[in-house]
Amino acid sequence: MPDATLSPIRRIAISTGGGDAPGLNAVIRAATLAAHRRGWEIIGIRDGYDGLLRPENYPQGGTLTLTPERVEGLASMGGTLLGSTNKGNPFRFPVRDVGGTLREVDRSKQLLDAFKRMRIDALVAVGGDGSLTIADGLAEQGLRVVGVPKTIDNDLDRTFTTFGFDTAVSFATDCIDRLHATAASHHRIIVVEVMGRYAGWIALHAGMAASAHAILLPELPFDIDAVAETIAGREAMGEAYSIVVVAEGAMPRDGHRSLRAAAEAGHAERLGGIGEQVANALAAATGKDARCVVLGHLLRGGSPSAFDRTAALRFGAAAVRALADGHSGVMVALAFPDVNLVPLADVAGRIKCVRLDGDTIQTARDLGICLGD
Ligand SMILES: Nc1ncnc2c1ncn2[C@@H]1O[C@H](COP(=O)(O)OP(=O)(O)O)[C@@H](O)[C@H]1O
Ligand SMILES: O=P(O)(O)OC[C@H]1O[C@](O)(COP(=O)(O)O)[C@@H](O)[C@@H]1O
Ligand SMILES: [Mg+2]
Repeated sequence: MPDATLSPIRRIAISTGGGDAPGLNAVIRAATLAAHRRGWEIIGIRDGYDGLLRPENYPQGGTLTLTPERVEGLASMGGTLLGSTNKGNPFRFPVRDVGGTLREVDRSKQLLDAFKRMRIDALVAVGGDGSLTIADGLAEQGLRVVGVPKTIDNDLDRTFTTFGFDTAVSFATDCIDRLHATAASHHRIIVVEVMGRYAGWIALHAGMAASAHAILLPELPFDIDAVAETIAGREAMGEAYSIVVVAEGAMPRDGHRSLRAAAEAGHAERLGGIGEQVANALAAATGKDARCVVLGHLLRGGSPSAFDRTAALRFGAAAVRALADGHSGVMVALAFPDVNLVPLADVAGRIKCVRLDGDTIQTARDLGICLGD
């Protein structure tokens, strides 16, 4: 419920946190223009909240005044004008003690003090599950906050989708389309590893759109023999090549996620390497030549698709409207055909995984795609 007793807003801040996603700049543009229309000032915080929590790193200032001129032409640009971080959760801020060990301290109070000092009346927090959990915590401590969902992984709950996902899937689809020709020419297996830490939406959608022969998801631990059988079956039909799409968080039935770096104070575990493992295992099982292509951070780059731009612009403007209407502790969400508001508490700490009984999975099966089970 909006709070009618709140003091009027004069100045708001916007921050972008977590991994960057195409569309972040469009959110910044729309929020800036919508704030200016209401006569509000808007400042951007650099690198999540680092601009306020690590001022020593910003001799030029940890914030940026946003004006209509400053956000001109921003909607089509990838990345984020403000910078981002996935290493500085203010509730679990990494600090190195004298012995050199990293530990986590709660610096949320310092952040709220900085907001007060800068006369910031409200915050638009743009980010994924981690950033929105932080935003929920700040709202609980009394800050007026509206969250904006971003993720290329599409793993946020309570919104039909987020911006970033469509651009990532379109790019992955284009790459896999291209790999068919070279795989067919050399009668090879090509394994394509895509991002998708705990949710396999990118692998599933791009794999289906680009007619992959097998798709391996974090949600469905795989049996490598089932994939090898699919490849052998294709071979028997005269199809001497196969394309396998693997989400970075996929794991064998009897194994575990492939870690590049374990989690430590201040940041989450880093995944990667499963594509190479799958390629090696399939080469051994089938006797065929296999190659692995890792799309990785390429999926985050580039200009946002028209869908992502529109979603991001709608989210940025809706976040400012929500603040103007007295809302706080909510996230803007896509509920076709509208943008609506959902409690941040319903989103915080939750992940939207691929539903194994959902129609997209069933469609993949009906198309004859092997899901590794
Ligand atoms: N605004 C921020 N400032 C500092 N650190 C942040 C911020 N937002 C997120 N983080 C850190 O990054 C992690 C990942 O954030 P998240 O928003 O889930 O992005 P992603 O899903 O792209 O990794 C969080 O768990 C948190 O530790
Ligand atoms: O930039 P980093 O730290 O390597 O992050 C990589 C991670 O980002 C992700 O793409 C998540 O990003 P999103 O929050 O935008 O979905 C994961 O799939 C991947 O593990
Ligand atoms: Mg996340």
